[in-house]
Amino acid sequence: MAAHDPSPASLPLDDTGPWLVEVALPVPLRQTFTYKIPAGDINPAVVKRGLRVLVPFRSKLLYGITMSDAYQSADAYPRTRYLVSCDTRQIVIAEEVHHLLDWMVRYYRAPIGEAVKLALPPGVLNEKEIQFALSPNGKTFAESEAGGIVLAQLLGGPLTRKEWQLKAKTEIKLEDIRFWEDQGYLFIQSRDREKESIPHVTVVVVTEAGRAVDPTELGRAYKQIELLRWLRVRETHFARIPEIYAVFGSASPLLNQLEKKGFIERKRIPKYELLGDDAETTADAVHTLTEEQGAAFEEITAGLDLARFCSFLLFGVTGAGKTEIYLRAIQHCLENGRQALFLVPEIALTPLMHRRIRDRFGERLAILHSAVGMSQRSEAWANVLAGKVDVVLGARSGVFAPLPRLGLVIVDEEHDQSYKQNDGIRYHARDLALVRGKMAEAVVVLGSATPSLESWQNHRRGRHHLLTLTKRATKAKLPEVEILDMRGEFKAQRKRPLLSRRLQAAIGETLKSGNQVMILLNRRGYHNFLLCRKCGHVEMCSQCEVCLTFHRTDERLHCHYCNEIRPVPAACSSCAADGVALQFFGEGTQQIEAHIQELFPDYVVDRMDRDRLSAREAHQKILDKFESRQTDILVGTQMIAKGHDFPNVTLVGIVNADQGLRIPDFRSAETVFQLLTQVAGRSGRGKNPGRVVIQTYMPEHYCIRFAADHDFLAFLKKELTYREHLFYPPFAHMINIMVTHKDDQKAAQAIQWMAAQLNSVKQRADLVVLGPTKAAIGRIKGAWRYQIVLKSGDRASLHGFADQVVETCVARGLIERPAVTFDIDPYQFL
Ligand SMILES: Nc1ncnc2c1ncn2[C@@H]1O[C@H](COP(=O)(O)OP(=O)(O)OP(=O)(O)O)[C@@H](O)[C@H]1O
Ligand SMILES: [Zn+2]
Repeated sequence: MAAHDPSPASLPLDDTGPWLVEVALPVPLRQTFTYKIPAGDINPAVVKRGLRVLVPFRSKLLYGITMSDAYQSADAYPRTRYLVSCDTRQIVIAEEVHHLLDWMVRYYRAPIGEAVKLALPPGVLNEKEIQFALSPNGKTFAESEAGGIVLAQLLGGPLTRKEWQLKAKTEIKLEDIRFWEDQGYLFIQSRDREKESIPHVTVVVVTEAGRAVDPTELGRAYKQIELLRWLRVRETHFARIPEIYAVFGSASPLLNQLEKKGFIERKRIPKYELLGDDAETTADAVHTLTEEQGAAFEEITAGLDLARFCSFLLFGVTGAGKTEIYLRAIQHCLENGRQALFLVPEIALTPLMHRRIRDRFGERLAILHSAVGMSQRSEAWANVLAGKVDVVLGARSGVFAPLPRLGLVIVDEEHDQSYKQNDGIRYHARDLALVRGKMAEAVVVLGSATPSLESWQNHRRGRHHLLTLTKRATKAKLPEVEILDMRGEFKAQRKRPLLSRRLQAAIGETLKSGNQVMILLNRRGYHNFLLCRKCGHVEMCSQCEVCLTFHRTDERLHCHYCNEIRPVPAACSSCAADGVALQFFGEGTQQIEAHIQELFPDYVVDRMDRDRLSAREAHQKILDKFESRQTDILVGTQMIAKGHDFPNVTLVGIVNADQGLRIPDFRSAETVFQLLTQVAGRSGRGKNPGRVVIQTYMPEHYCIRFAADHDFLAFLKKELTYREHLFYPPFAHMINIMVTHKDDQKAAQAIQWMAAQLNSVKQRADLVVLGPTKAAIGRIKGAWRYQIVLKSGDRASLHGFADQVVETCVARGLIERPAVTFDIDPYQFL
């Protein structure tokens, strides 16, 4: 080790104590951990905030992220352990992301290590993937006499520590690992265990040079010129090999020659990127903006040119052409030399949008997409980190993308509840987007046809500028909506029908006229529950307090919370009455699909819901087939409502529209209104006018009536009145404190103690304490669940009290910290 050459930049080792660094580890604790830097081996001057390190933690090795630069301190805890290694090649968490994480950790009371994980490419902190490999030097050494038996085990290939110990039949000490690493014998690497499960295809791409070259320079190589020209006029600048063969016959020599000249290259790309490229592309012409679009765009550009934080609420009816505004705003932002972040609720559900934005920004775009393989995601992240891209398209966690010159953040469908994370750190990506925008002095655009009440209220308080689009961009009209009272239908048909006669007829007419149909039923499965008609018992999950749903696909009962799967019992599990007494009730998407297929045997019916998520590309395939009109009727849950633009859909049917209204949640009317408006908005976007049939047992409910009238403002007015009156968000701030524990008693005790404490201070604190109650779903995955919901007009004091109560409860040993979850600004109360 004496050979270590201290570089001039290395900091002096004086007697003010050892060099230390703070590290965040992926453990559910709210602290960072201090480690010593082996200063003889790792130059403290290069240990900066945001690097990946490998450290010993308890009996394991863990990857973590440095949360500070190296510092010296004389009063380090004497048993502070040393870092094993530090990857100084690249800062993996950029400075601007640190600021956002700091804010998030404070606001959501989150463990820093878990927060850090959100901001990293997948697998970076995954300890299971750590393996040790010999360097060429190490190989020579291990083969030599001096190498010793332990190191020799690695001659057969890289091993994890566990595997290595097993082979060497001895414990391998961390000091030894560090020593070998320092000697340059050992690499620590991550084992990419994921197989390349994404199908890839080879495409031919025109290179920069190929785009720039004047084809006449190719002289008399007419065929080459022709092929190059053909590729260049294609929007995407690439083509698949079979397509080229189809046009040019045996093209192989041509391709080779062009490749040699550097005008084209062959590239493997994931197949999903081709989506519909083989089909005649719905050529995404750059439209001339409508008057309303133009006005909105001008205001946004004015904001961008000021290069200061400001936020817009872009409220535009379904089909108003919000996407076109986003794309132009991004363009403008890039022209100003800054970067843009584009958030959508779920990328897998919007392949079309995905394609449009890729066509526009090509290589400058990175897609942080959870539905693609890990290695691709890591590659996308790496490109962002390396500053190779200027536009990032991502879902929720895209808000953490490292973009140092961020100038614009777009949150599309800002009302969508999938922006709120409902486990782990319960952050809201829209809210973080605003925080991030503020930190970066960027413009934030929140867009929706049905803005959330929170955002609307923020506009009313002067925080967001409102931009309104009242008309569809294509001049298409909003669809005619008909509310169908199912109570009458019940009487007439003498049973509880799935589809009204009216909707059936409408489907028939639509199909006959050559158009497409979407049917929404926001519940998956076949039947909702299995009831014993003798004793009234409903078949429940053994781990959760929810009833099991029957799935036709495997003829079994499923729990939608923990995925327990059970065969259908032969007799009632409560009273043992035989199977005849057992009857299925309620309907789900599987049943509607089967029913419609039966009614319209000559047409193709497809279904999209969570159950079909298993195959990664399934959603895109389903949407693809629907877009290319291989499918006539698409049945699905709320997934089919999201932002799709299928011009041939002229009928949308909504089955059981009032279903969501029976959920005990103060937002249920808002959620249902949004869902109905969004799904209705899929109808009649093209040349032919659209219609919508809403089947409901609650036809006079205001949220259904206003949705049918496309009247967001009327809905808003009414809903805001209720919220204000009942003191709910956006007028009150909320926290949901939940205690979950395998031991029912323990959980109940802790929550009661907390409630008592809160009640004793509530006068002073303008605090409303709801509960304690057992959660509506009292047990999930075997853990009992109790909650207190707190409301207050004053956010700071609300958060302060909640903290205090929980901390003292933990300090008194009533419960351990991990058993308590804080849901700040909660969206789920079940
Ligand atoms: N200026 C324009 N002229 C003509 N067509 C346009 C124009 N702008 C957008 N469009 C077209 O209008 C259709 C709807 O646009 P888009 O999907 O962006 O709507 P949206 O506002 O996002 O709607 P939703 O809220 O329903 O998702 C698209 O097919 C788009 O190509
Ligand atoms: Zn369950």
